[in-house]
Amino acid sequence: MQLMKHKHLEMVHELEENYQINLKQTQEKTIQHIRTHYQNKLNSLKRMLDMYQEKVEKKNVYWEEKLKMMKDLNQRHIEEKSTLQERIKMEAAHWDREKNKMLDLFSSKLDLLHSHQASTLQELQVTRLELGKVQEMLKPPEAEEERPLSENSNTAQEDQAVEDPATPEAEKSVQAQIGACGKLPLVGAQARLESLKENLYKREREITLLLQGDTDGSGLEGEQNSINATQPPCLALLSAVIQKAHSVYMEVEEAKLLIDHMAEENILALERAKENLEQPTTSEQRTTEQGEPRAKQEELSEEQPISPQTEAHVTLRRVEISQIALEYIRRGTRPAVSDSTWDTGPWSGDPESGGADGNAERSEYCTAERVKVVGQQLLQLQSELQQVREENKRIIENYNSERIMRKKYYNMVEDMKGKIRVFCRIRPMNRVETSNGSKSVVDCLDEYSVTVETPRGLKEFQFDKVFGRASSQEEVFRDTSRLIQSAIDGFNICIFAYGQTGSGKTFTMVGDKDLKNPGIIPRTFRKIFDLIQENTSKFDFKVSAYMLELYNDRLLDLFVSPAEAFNRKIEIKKDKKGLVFAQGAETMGAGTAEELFALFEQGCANRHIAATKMNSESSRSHLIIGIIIESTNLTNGSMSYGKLSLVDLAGSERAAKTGAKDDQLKEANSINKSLSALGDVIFALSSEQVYVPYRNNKLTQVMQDSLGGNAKTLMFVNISPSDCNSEETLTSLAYATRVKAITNNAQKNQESKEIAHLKEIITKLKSGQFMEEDA
Ligand SMILES: Nc1ncnc2c1ncn2[C@@H]1O[C@H](COP(=O)(O)OP(=O)(O)OP(=O)(O)O)[C@@H](O)[C@H]1O
Repeated sequence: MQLMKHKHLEMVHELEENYQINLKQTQEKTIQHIRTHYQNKLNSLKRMLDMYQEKVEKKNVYWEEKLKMMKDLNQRHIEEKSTLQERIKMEAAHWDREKNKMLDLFSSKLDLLHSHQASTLQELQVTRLELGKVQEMLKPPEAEEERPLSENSNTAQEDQAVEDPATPEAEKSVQAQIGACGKLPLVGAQARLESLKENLYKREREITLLLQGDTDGSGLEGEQNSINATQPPCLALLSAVIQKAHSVYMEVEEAKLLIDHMAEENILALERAKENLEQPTTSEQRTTEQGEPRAKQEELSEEQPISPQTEAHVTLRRVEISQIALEYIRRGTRPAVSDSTWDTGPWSGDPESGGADGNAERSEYCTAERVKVVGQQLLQLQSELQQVREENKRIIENYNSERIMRKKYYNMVEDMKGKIRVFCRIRPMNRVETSNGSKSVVDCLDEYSVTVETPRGLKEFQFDKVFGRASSQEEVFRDTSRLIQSAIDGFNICIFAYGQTGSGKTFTMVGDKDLKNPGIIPRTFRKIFDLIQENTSKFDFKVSAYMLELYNDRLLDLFVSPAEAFNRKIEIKKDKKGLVFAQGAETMGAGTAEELFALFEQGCANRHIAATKMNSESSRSHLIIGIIIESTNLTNGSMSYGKLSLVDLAGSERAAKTGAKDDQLKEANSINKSLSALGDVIFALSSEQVYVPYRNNKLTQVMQDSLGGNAKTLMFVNISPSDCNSEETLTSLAYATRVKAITNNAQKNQESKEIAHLKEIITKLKSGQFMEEDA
């Protein structure tokens, strides 16, 4: 038994040992197995990690290369932009100089031309009248010849009575001469001609004297004075007119071309006239050769003083005189011809037609012809002057349209540079101003310039657009709505109105009280949702808004009740991109324009408004509306965020003028303090100072991304046209001019789906989190 027990114990012991060994072996095997398993798992994880690492590195290299490429491209663009800017600057300066030069030249030319034209037209009218009378007098020979002498003389008397009722002496002398000379019509006509000539000369002399007086100091004096006092006044008048025509010829390119062309044509006419003159001589010779007695010819020529040859002479003479006059006009000095050239008649030295000893009748005819030629030339000059005047008008019109185009392109370049756009709006005179008898001192020169009359003269300001008092809300919005598309595209936009109290800021931004004329804010709501509607097939949009007022240095949420707003703390913060947001403010979503408008109306009901002396519904706070438009591209998943800030600033005001007291005085002080801080920021930015005092006031903090930041900004400067506000108007315009010099750097707030995903992977890997491999 004992042995058995011992044996069993041994067996148990052995079994225990075997079990221990087996357990140890199994354990080791299990451990080995687990170790191998985990080692494998670890290896596979490591491989995966390496693969990810490699992938990320590859992507990094790719993006780095892409970044480098973009940077190079950007650098190239920056360089190109700066060269372009330099060129544009130089061209703008050049154009500016040219413009000023052209303006000076045009205004002096216009002055000169106007004074020349006025006096010349007067002279021409007088001379034409006189010439008409003389021509009338010279007509009768053929017609009157047929009539009985008595009737002829009666009619002559009647004519004289009608033509020159103001000269009874002249008429009497004509009557006397008619009586003395019997009933010969030629002698009667001669006497009438004499008396008319006297009158004509008398008037011409007056005009010449007038002209000489007119041209005093105009540079023509010397030439005028050199006109021989004994010269017939008609010639003196002609010389003066030609002198004026010369100045037009020299100054107006088109007139020069015209007169040169006329001179060329005149040379051809001269040749033709000379040829014509030769032909009748030959035919006359032929007639003489055929036996026509010379005495008979002279007899005939007495009865018919204007033979074809005489006519040819007259034409030749007329063309010659035109030639001299045109040469005179072109040179500006008398051509090298003797005075007798002007004085000699078509018969001088021409034995065929009477010669130097021709009778008085021919000499009268010669004078009359000369007067006719002068008259024709004067008429021609008159029409040329008219042409020049029209040409000048056209040039001025062209110049004006070119000036407007230049401003437009300049604005476009400034816009491309990122400059803040400034629109100026002039409101109409209000009832109080009209009843006070105030006068308007503000005027809109063109769509880019506004002028203000000041005691020191007219001051001109240039803006990206100027809206006159008749501009409608629709017109104003038309030029603004382009920016709303940018907000949808993911840019930050700010539209704000600045101006004196009562100048029309709220009218521009919000509209009138019953919203019959809605302003920019309600129109913007509609436009946002119209644009969203147009793009729903490509994008998914989310619109939300906040609405604040800055009242007595406190930011209040207008989407909550005034009591709750008073207890809320709203702080202005900036995100990584420098985008401003209001921490603690209620942000409400809106799915339609109507919903957004309802939110706006709810906010407006909580605003601080009061009646002042200057405005029955004056805003006592700055209104800030932020609309955030989030869009997701349905094709590539990229996302963009656009923020549209609409700001209706409270008006700058003088306590004395607005009649502010107690609480209103406190409000006014707070408004003025914030606007003054805004002025400091604008000054620092426009003069490119390193430190910009944004933190000095809540208003400047709110507007930090709109002034010198990442936003496309549009400022409305609202002004009153009345003289009683001219000081404030000038201040506002100077303020706005400074804003125009500020450059923003607007960038799209967009991220592609891929970049967002990669960023997420890198962050997770860095923190040691395990990632499933991409499918
Ligand atoms: N362009 C305009 N056409 C017609 N009426 C206008 C125009 N601009 C302003 N008004 C009228 O002038 C008055 C003052 O305008 P508004 O209240 O817009 O001035 P404001 O600059 O906002 O003043 P405040 O700074 O005191 O709030 C209002 O009755 C408004 O309807």
